[in-house]
Amino acid sequence: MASHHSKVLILGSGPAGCTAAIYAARANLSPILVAGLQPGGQLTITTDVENFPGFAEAVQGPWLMEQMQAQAEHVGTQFLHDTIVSIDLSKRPFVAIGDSGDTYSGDTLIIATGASARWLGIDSEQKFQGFGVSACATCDGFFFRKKEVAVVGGGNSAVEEAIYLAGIASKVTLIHRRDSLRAEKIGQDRLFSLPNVSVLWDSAVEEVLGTDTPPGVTALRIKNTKTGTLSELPVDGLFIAIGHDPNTGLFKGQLEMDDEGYLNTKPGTTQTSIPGVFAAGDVQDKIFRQAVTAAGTGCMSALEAERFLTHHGQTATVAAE
Ligand SMILES: Cc1cc2nc3c(=O)[nH]c(=O)nc-3n(C[C@H](O)[C@H](O)[C@H](O)COP(=O)(O)OP(=O)(O)OC[C@H]3O[C@@H](n4cnc5c(N)ncnc54)[C@H](O)[C@@H]3O)c2cc1C
Repeated sequence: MASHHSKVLILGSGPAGCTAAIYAARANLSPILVAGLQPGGQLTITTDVENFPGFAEAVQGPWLMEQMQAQAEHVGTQFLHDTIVSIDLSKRPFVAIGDSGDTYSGDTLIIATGASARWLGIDSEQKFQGFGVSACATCDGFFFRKKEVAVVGGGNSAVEEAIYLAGIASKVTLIHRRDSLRAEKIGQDRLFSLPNVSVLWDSAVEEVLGTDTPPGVTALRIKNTKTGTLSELPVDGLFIAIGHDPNTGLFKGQLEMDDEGYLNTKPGTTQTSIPGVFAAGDVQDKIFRQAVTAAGTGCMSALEAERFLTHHGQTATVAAE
């Protein structure tokens, strides 16, 4: 089993981790980045990305992430393919153990393990991911201008996604398993006032139907959760809005989190509750959840790690501030 040590240890290879790596490497800190089970992060499961600045034409999510990784490696990041299974943040250097049995230690730690969108878990949903099925209206809504879409969910995020999509799509159908929404009343009122929104109550998506070649999604097979009756709803797109899970299980009991498990950071910084441990990207952001905001906080975390090392040195144990 190998041991790896670096001044800046980065967990996660999405836009936050890659950007942190680019900045740390260019500050001569020779970062090590552990990529995790999803090298490249969430953007590798989408197709067109049209809102990451710098590209006049849409780029493909997996391609964008390959470029970020190549850029980080080019300036001096060591990318390692492993997944962290345990971590000790009680003293510096922080020590993590990988699934491979390798040990990774860091004088500072940047956590960029992201969040995972919850999916319904049906095969056809996976088949059409990026081809009409999405978990992000802000990201993909634009591709459904003047088209008909459905949103699955009953909480605040489902209502927000449906309202957002109603401004773009010609028709939005919100599909919910029960006969009332969990979302706040004010959001519900706004939603129900929109002329191009309707709600399918007591309904669940049983299958996503479509074509192997474009256009992709063409309809949904819907099951009534009370009567079991099946019906078909013609749509061009399906947005799953049943929540996200931040990838923070490793840090439970060690770092402060909110009640949904997102890491707490000091406002305006990426500092967590332990000095020298920083958090960037979706793992600490349940509001914006965008590649560009993840990259932005990734940049902040590397600059803060660099400053921390300047003030606290590389391996001495530091008392909590
Ligand atoms: C379908 C879809 C389409 C999207 N489209 C867009 C878009 O068009 N534009 C846009 O701006 N945003 C889009 N987003 C949102 C965007 O992908 C995220 O906001 C962004 O990827 C968050 O970056 P991140 O670096 O914080 O985390 P993530 O991208 O979630 O990456 C997390 C990383 O952490 C790693 N990891 C997790 N656990 C461990 C562990 N234990 N050990 C080591 N590594 C670990 C994973 O392997 C992964 O590499 C989309 C999201 C989805 C789901």
